[in-house]
Amino acid sequence: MVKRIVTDIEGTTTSISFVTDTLFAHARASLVSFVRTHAGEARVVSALDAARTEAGDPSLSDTAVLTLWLRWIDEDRKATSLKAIQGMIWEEGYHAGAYRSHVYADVPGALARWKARGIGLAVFSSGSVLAQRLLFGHTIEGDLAGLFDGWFDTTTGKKADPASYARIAAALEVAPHEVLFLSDVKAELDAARAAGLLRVGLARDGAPPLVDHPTARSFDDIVIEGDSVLVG
Ligand SMILES: CSCCC(=O)C(=O)COP(=O)(O)O
Ligand SMILES: [Mg+2]
Repeated sequence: MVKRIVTDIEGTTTSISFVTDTLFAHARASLVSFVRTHAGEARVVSALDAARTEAGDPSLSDTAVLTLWLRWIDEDRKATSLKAIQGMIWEEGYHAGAYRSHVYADVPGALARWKARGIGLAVFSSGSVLAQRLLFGHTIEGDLAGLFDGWFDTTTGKKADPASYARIAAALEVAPHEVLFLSDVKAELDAARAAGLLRVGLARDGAPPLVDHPTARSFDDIVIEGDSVLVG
């Protein structure tokens, strides 16, 4: 029986182009001025320190960390410290009304239907929990954040590590085989399967089907009947 659905964001609920061309571009353009403006704040100091730890070099200056973060943005590195500072920058963007987040048209209806059936919904994204809440709170389809009961980012673990999915199932208080994970990335689906989760791959915008995993083009293609999950 499917009791929880955990969804990825980029490429699954939301287009890769929105994340790359709008969110990452805003973070890149605003990174230096944001960190200089908010330099004394504990959350910024903490992100800078976390970057030094991730880089394995505690002697890095703030300027060197900024250079590193800019490189990591260009490499699409899913570093927890970068994701933390990006979330803070996007908070300003959303609150200023600079953009609303993209979600595919099938997403709000499917989430609402699953929730109405008593299935708990959660997010697992490389984006920070703050960034996740902002994204679903400011979509082109309205505020969807209230549909979710759980939010997981890379502080839970890496998305390609099966242990992350075991931790998420435990946090959601269900067995791994009662969780359906949705993602556009094979390595994430492989890890979820290794941890015993059900999984469906999403091939959005004409992407090819995921190798080794049932693949849907839209949330509307996902049929949940008791213990089985089919792709229609
Ligand atoms: C939470 S919105 C930004 C998502 C993000 O920063 C990212 O790197 C996308 O990762 P995902 O795990 O959602 O594919
Ligand atoms: Mg993704």
